[in-house]
Amino acid sequence: MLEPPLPGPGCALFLDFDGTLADIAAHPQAVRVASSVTPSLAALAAALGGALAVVSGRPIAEIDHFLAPLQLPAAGVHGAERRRADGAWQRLAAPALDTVLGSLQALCAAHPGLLLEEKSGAIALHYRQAPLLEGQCLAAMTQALQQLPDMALMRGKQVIELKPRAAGKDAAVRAFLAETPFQGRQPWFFGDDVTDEAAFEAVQALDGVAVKVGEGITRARHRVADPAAVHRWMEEALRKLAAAAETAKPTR
Ligand SMILES: O=P(O)(O)OC[C@H]1O[C@H](O[C@H]2O[C@H](CO)[C@@H](O)[C@H](O)[C@H]2O)[C@H](O)[C@@H](O)[C@@H]1O
Repeated sequence: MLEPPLPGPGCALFLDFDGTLADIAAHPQAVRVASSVTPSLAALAAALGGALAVVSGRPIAEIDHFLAPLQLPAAGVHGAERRRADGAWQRLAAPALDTVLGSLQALCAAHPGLLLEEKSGAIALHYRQAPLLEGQCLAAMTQALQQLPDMALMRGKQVIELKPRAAGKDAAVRAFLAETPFQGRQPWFFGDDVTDEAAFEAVQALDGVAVKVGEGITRARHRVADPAAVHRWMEEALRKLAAAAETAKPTR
């Protein structure tokens, strides 16, 4: 699989968060973002005319927390919520999850290694600290799904999630691409997880560039090793975009 090329000024850049911008950590709140990342993102966004968005399974509020003080266009909860480049928000109606929360909370109370993450309209059951309970978690979430017909089950990195069926990172990318300043640009998507595969397919169908971060089977045609390699690519992309801007300046 190929190393990704560097982008031109006509690129629209979409970046996943966990496992792409930040290394996977033991706990969702234990994530650390390298100090160079936020300034690089801000500079890249400026060089691309604002056409840079974070597309994550996390709520946008958490992305803002980790990248503070930067607030980028973003899609959160796998696309169930979206903050456009003009600052306007779009949210899918949040399904009521009360009917299933009790049994999932009881499962986590019985097994302290499990972690239930309640998002607006979605739930993630983490078993990173109790990998032997994967089967039990899958059974519990499959049972919960039967009571939530508008939800879909999604596997991630040592997590099983229930998210609105209508939400997807592919749909979020297409929605950004219909708007200024993303419209008319070539889409690029970097992601590390199976939850990013639909977005990989979406950008490649539009003659864009999909980059898988890390190991694993993927439909993406490009790959980098880890978030540190993504950070290095961002720095090189910035240098190339700055040189292109310099060349494009009118001579006196
Ligand atoms: O779409 P992403 O930005 O990649 O978010 C996917 C999920 O990431 C988080 O969970 C994962 O990362 C945690 C921190 O590294 C890790 O502890 C966990 O095992 C991973 O599954 C987040 O907690 C989820 O809400 C996101 O959906």
